[in-house]
Amino acid sequence: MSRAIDSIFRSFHICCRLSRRTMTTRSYREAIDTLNSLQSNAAALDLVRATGGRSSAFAIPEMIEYLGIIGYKPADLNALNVIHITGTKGKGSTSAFTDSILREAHPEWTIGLYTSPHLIAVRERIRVNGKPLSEEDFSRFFFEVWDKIETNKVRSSLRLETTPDKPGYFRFLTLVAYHAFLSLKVDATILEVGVGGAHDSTNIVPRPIVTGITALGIDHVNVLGKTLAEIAWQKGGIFKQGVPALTVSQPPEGLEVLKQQATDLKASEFKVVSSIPQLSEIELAHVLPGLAGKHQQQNATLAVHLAQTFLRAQEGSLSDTDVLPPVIVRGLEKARWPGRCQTVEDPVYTNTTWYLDGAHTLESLECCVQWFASPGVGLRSEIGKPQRRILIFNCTSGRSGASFLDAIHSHIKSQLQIFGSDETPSLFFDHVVFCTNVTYVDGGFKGDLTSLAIPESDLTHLKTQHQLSAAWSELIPTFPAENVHVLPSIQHAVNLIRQFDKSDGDHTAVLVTGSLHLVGGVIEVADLSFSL
Ligand SMILES: Nc1ncnc2c1ncn2[C@@H]1O[C@H](COP(=O)(O)OP(=O)(O)OP(=O)(O)O)[C@@H](O)[C@H]1O
Repeated sequence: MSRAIDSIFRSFHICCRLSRRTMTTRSYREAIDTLNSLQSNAAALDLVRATGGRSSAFAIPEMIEYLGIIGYKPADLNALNVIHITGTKGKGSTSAFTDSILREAHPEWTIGLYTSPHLIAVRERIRVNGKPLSEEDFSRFFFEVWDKIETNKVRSSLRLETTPDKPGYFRFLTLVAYHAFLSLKVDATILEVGVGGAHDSTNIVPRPIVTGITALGIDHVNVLGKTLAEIAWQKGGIFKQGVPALTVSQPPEGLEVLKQQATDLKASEFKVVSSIPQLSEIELAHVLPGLAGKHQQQNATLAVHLAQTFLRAQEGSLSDTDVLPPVIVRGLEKARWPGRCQTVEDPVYTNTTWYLDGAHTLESLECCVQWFASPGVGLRSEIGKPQRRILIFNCTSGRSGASFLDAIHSHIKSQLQIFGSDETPSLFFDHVVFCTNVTYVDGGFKGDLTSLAIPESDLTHLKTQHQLSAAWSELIPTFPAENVHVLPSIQHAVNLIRQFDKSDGDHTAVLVTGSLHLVGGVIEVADLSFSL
């Protein structure tokens, strides 16, 4: 008997030791698997749709409740000194510019940057002084938040019955970011909204230092509304009492609503920024090598104003009429935002140049084509002449692929006209490839992605990809059918490009667009991560 008790005790101690060990050494992989077990972003957005927007009303109270569970009050977040940024397009780039300017202005500061989505690894979303959290730090902060939420199952009635017990993917990461930045006592935080603004998990900071809204456009219509005015209302929901509200030139119906939101929410000022004092458009174009594309001028302009407003509020040392400090120019020059209008020379297959842009709305596809189909980039010209052009495309979240392809084609026509090219627009691309976002030939996924993000019908039947192929053939009936490729994975697509590279000495320009996950997958499979 006593031996039996002894053995039970021994096993009990071993279990305790093991569980203590798992507690302390939980890995990044475990953090990612745990994170991926949460409600996906797509499912969270579906819930908003399914409840006709009713769940949105609970979003902020629920988020505040979770914040309480992990040990913070909303007022604690004021210590993060937040620059809060939303918009339909350019949020990420504007955040990257702002971060870079502040780092130049104050190299001694600790600066947090929270953005989404990621290209390769989730921890890219939470950066400190420009660098993603290390795997170790990420898992530590992750499990500190996780354990508190796991052990506190009490939930208030401020929720729908259909809301899962734990925060979903984006909410959870936002909590981890808050916790990481507060623990690291950052001096400034650039906080990019996930979707919309009013009901977004980032919108619980009572008093940011400044708020900014980038270009408005039509996206996430099922969640944010179908008109620009409705979307603008959601975005303007990040304005706060006593806090400056900045934006860029917008279509009148969007601008009116933003102005009204600034008044209703008692912002201290509402300013539309269109230029940088003392820096002409031409000069600005010269200081933007890090982020290509004309649209980046607008993002850079907003970023400069956000940074100046922030610095003025923090140290009262700058004013709008100050000569543009060289630190700001350096900040703009050094800013990097991979996967957006980014050119990468393949380091091994030297006849291939990759043009990576995760554009996934009509407006951003226009910017993407304006960038790609221009001399010196993907347009045939005296300099840097591609002999072959290939489009790799996929689109997700039910976004209308046919209209995207139509937009690409019509912007190419306009670009060729603008540059007086005699090329035939319908033959601009020599090949088009439609592939899923599955990373590898064997059906596996790159580090932090899961199959959850991909519709079952695409995994089994390549449904979207066949639809895209049909849409392309309908759009350009003369396009050679044998040059339209429907492929099950990104690796299949990369392998195809490599066959071209090896088959003749011709230079190939590959435009990868339509989905940021697709771009991330190409960076992973083609081994371009040096460019991140
Ligand atoms: N000011 C802008 N106007 C129109 N399109 C833009 C603008 N800025 C960026 N884009 C386009 O949007 C793409 C994504 O840029 P960025 O990451 O800065 O925006 P975002 O708002 O964070 O978008 P996402 O929702 O894709 O993360 C770019 O590659 C570019 O094609």
